[in-house]
Amino acid sequence: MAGIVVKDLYKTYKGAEEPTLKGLSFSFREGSIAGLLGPNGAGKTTTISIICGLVRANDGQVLINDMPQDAAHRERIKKLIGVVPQRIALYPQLSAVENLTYFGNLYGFKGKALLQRIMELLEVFGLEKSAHKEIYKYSGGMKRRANIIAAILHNPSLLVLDEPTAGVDVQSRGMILQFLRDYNRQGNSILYTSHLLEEAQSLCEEVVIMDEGQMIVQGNPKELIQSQPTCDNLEDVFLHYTGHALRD
Ligand SMILES: Nc1ncnc2c1ncn2[C@@H]1O[C@H](COP(=O)(O)OP(=O)(O)OP(=O)(O)O)[C@@H](O)[C@H]1O
Repeated sequence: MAGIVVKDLYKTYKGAEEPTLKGLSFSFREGSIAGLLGPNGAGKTTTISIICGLVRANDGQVLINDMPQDAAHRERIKKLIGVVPQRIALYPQLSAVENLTYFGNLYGFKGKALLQRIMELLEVFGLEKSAHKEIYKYSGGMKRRANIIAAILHNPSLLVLDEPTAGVDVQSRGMILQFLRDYNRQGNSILYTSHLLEEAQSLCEEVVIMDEGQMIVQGNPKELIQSQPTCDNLEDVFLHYTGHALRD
């Protein structure tokens, strides 16, 4: 199946007593906006880190557009994925243009064409006036928008984002969500994690709710809500499946 297929993933971090992933399986079809949801510690970041090839699973398999993550497919998969990590991965002392030039070079882009792409994307994200300002002078929302640009310079057909809207102001959040919708409309797939269930309900065509390293339920948000007579929204569905116990 084109898209992302996660099969029976197991992961125990070195020194950890408990496994983080315990036979996790799910799939997202190509071209969708998909949400990976779950309480704190459910294993969302671990899962997307494995999907992006940043963390190695102990067992199980991930297929990206039918390709396994082996040496023969590594380069092709790297070109088609863009990763936006939770933490800002930019050099604070460098300007946005300097940072983005550095990341563009890593993908083999250079010169005028790269600068043009950088300036276009800075404009899309409302950062053109701060193009030459050092990142440490940016607000939290500006840093997050610049962080997304770093992940899409190579125009990936699968964009994976770890909580891209956490802790940003309403304006930045609106812009990021609009960008994700537009990027998806251009034919690209999006996988994102979030704790904001109202946001996920309105953005995602498919969601996976996971807990304690396993998939609990997967489906279209509307259909999941309709399938539970006591649920009015995705938050109700989330609580129905994951319970009210605190995760400390
Ligand atoms: N590098 C690591 N070394 C050891 N344990 C880790 C590491 N990364 C994550 N864990 C553990 O794995 C579990 C799942 O963490 P993970 O960050 O994947 O969950 P999450 O669903 O993304 O949580 P959150 O919503 O809080 O971001 C946690 O118990 C965490 O402490």
